Amino acid sequence: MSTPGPATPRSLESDVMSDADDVDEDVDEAQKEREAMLAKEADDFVNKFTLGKRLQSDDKGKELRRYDAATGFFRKRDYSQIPLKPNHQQCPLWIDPENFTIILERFHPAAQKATDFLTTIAEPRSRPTFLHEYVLTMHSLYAAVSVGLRPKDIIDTLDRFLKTPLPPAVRMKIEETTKKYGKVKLVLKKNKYYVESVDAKILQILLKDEVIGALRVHGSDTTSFAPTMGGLVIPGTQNAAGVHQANLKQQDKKSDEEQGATASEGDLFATLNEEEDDDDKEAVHAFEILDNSVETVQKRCLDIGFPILEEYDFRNDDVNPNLEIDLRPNTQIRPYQEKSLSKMFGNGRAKSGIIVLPCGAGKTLVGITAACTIKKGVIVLCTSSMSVQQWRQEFLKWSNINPDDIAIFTAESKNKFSSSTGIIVTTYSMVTNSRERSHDSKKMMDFLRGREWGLMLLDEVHVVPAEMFRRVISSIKSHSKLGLTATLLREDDKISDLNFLIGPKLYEANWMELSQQGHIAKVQCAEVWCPMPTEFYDQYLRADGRMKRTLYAMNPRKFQACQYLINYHEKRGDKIIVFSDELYSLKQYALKLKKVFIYGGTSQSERMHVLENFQHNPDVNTLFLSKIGDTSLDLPEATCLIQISSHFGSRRQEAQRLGRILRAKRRNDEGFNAFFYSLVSKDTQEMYYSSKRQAFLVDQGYAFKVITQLANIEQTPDLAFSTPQEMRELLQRTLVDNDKGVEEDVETDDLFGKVGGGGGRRKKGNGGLAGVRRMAGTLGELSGGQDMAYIEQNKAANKALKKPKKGENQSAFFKKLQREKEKAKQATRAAK
Ligand SMILES: Nc1ncnc2c1ncn2[C@@H]1O[C@H](COP(=O)(O)OP(=O)(O)OP(=O)(O)O)[C@@H](O)[C@H]1O
Repeated sequence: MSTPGPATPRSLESDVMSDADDVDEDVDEAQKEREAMLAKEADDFVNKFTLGKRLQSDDKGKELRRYDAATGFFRKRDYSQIPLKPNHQQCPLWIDPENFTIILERFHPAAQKATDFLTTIAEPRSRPTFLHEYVLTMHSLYAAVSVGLRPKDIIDTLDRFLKTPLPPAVRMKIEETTKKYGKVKLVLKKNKYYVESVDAKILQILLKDEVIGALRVHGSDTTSFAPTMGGLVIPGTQNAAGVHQANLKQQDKKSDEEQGATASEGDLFATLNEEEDDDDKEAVHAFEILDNSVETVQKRCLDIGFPILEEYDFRNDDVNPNLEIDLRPNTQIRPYQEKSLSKMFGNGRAKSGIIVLPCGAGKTLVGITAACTIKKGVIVLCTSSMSVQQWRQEFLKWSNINPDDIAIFTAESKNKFSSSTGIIVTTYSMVTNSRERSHDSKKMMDFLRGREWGLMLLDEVHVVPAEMFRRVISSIKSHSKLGLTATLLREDDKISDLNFLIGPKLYEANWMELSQQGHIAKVQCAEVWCPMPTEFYDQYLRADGRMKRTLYAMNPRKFQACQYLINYHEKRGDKIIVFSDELYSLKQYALKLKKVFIYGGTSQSERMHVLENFQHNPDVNTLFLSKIGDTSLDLPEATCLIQISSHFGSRRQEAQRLGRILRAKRRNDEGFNAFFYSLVSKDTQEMYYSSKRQAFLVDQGYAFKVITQLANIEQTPDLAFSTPQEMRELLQRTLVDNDKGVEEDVETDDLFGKVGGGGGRRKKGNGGLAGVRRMAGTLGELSGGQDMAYIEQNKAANKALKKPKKGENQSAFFKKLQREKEKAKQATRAAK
């Protein structure tokens, strides 16, 4: 009889074999039972640690050997069964074969070369300090092909950089995608849209498709010859688009050899611009589609596996007149601006798409350089009439455009350019406005609709509703579109619509790299944890959702932290913006600390006055702002930002707010840092929202330090709510004031139609319509008592500012705004 063996299926099996001769029925039964028990244990193990499905097998003993104690941590993403290459230590990349995610070891000696390669073939997802995450997408692979890489080059190089053999699924994805992508193009010819391809068979497939076939304009089929492409030099650079990347790679190859890394990609870029030498012209077949069917055709093509591309061969466009425009001779675009543009012009044509650069990194100059490269008619769409003016000024500043060739179309101005072609700068709302138009507006719209534009520049694409883009794109025809934005983030998932409407993301800058190079400010981010006094916390636990938010914003320890930080940074010479989405606390903080503030209800003249003081008055260094500061105000520069209450988990809002301090001029001072603080009430929902909000910035490489104790806070002069009695009073007042609901802020701006309270730079979803103000009576304003004292102080802080006499001491910016405002008033009076 054998003694029971160790609890593994393998030893159990050998025990059974060795005693085979003595087997009787009882023993057999016992063994079966034991086997069944072990099988169950195995099942449990698999289910517990690996989600089961993928790992179950009839031969459980065999399967189990593939899992170990760490399996559970990796769950579905356990690829430990993929063998490592013998030289894996010299390779910096890992790959997930199921979702095509690539992980780069940033600390690896070959990391820089791998980064250059990855930015060419993949999209960045997350770039913290040590590990970067990229993903292979259809668009990113096509972008790689369009700068001259062959699928084989991509596969071979990726294979060489990987620590494991290239998984077959990845190889297939690259081959399949690059085979189909870019084969079908959408082109605009003589104001008509054509679907074109060099492969007649593909066109046949499309024509047989029930959706696309029905949208074809009959009798419109054409065959022509594709013009050859030559090296294109982007103004402000010395290199032909794409070639710069090739040079980069050649340099890398050198350093590669020096470092002795095995992954040499010498042959990788040898094929760049190879097509230029090819004199054989290919026949291009095309059929026309209905104007209003562009989006449907694009969507359908994607569904049936032939993603459609928009490319403009502007250098061979003899139909549209050329625009006299070039960058001024002393203008030099920065390396990242050049990189982004080489993605757009990689193959000598203009690809439509979106360029993502952080605030203050110079998106305007990127747009202007694109216009100077294409040199055809340009239409620029902005979110407000203020930015229309700014865009025109920037065009005049950076390029040699004749001022008569750049006109603006706003409510106040409806000029056209004098030559046969030119630039029109306007707002989204001007071209999408469906209300009754004035005679001049109608004429202007006919003018815009009646021509083909070489380039459409779309500013701030992340805030404009997809529906608005649809209307713009269906009414104005342009050969290429370039969207500009700081963050391609939308909490509503509408961002994928932009792929159809504008084009794929062409380039996304690395924020950390830009700040290390001094193009944007270095920012220290911190989350300050503020414990809640017991009474506050008790109330918090009992309160409903809305009141909870008010309570964690009004937490007296948060108040003290805010006071402490303001003191500290004012002494340091910073300009501080304090953001609060919670209107009640915004007012209470500002009033108690005697600081100026702006919210939706602040009149336009008061806003201007406060902003001007914040910018120029050395005694006004702190400004409290409601969420209208995110979208509806063109804020002066600040160097410190404090958030006391923020809107749930919005990553975009967080990124946008950080953007406010990235422009800080002092960034070039030795060791200068800008500061971004989020004050969070401990053990409340706010902590969850806060970490959610930080996700985007963390992906950009920002590290949030957690501060649990502010040194010597108790020594702050006149520290607010420093006694338990004062804290209790604050709680009582907060409860009474908000007993009947809380006041919500009003947001106003240009995008959704009528401007309500104030001139806006940008606009956001709800609440903006016709300046409707949602208000659930504020008891604080009615009840008097202690609260009235604050109201008095409040008025004092904003009103204490010395009002300049008309025209006195005003910056050009405010003078311009003032002029605009007066013009608007006159226009309204005239209309009446
Ligand atoms: N290549 C360059 N050379 C010199 N200055 C530059 C260059 N590119 C941008 N700048 C300057 O950087 C500043 C920021 O540029 P810009 O206003 O275009 O940034 P932005 O990305 O549009 O910011 P925001 O998103 O906040 O509007 C401007 O003062 C601009 O003149």
